[in-house]
Amino acid sequence: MNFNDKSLSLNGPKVMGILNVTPDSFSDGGAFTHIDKAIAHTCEMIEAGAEFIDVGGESTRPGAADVTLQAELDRVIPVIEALNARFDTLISIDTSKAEVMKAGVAAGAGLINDVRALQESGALQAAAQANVPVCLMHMRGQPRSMQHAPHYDDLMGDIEQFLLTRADVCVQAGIQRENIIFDPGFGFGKSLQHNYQLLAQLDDMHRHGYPLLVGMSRKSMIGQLLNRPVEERLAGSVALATIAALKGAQIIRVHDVKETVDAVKIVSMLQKEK
Ligand SMILES: Cn1c(SCC(=O)Nc2ccccc2)nc2c(=O)[nH]c(N)nc21
Repeated sequence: MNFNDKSLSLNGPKVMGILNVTPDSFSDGGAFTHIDKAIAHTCEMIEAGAEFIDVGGESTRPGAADVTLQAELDRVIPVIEALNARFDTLISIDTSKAEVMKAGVAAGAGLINDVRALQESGALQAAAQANVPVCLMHMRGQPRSMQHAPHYDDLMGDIEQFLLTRADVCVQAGIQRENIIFDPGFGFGKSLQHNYQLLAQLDDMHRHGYPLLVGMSRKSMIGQLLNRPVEERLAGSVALATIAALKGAQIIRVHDVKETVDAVKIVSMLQKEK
């Protein structure tokens, strides 16, 4: 798998650090610009062992408002340029907009992370032209409405069918099959029970031959179960990352890089001893 000339083997679980550049994530209005903060936070995550940095400018929290193209470009592109100039670590651009994918890859992003699996207008063509790996994620509905009583007749079947169909559409659009990564989309149109059924059966998703990326860090599947606010979900997040690594997920998307890297190293050691 080639990430914009930085090749990386997905042989063991890798940690993807989350870099939120949505305005509310820099709302303290302090002395430093949001770019300085982004660079400092990224430096911290890389030193802690992150092998990917996911840069996103659109909050996809349930009920979040849409962000305009220009607003998203203005937030993420300068950050990607600054990170690309300073670090060798793979940058993923977390976006659903074709223009942001193009500009993000031109600015140095080596992976496209699209929670809408390239369904927005022009996204397939943009990803094909960019010729970098792309993560296709399953979402039921749209962030505004996806958590209103989601229902599945066959949770895993629906998710796998969706991803397999998107993968075929991608290949028809000229995307190389070996550049496709699957992600079941924890928390995107799933109830608490759905999220744990999905985690329980995560191993089954390997049968299609695509690397798996998962993101459960600090999500409501922790908060609803443990009754913890977002800032008290570290133990839950590390537990879920450990389980995902044990189940063979190749990329784990997290906020708390240092703690997750330690947990993943323990899983790697265990799996070596099998
Ligand atoms: C961009 N993005 C997101 S944002 C949602 C989020 O972190 N919510 C959240 C964060 C913190 C607390 C509560 C909720 N989740 C995924 C994922 O699971 N997979 C992939 N590939 N990309 C993703």
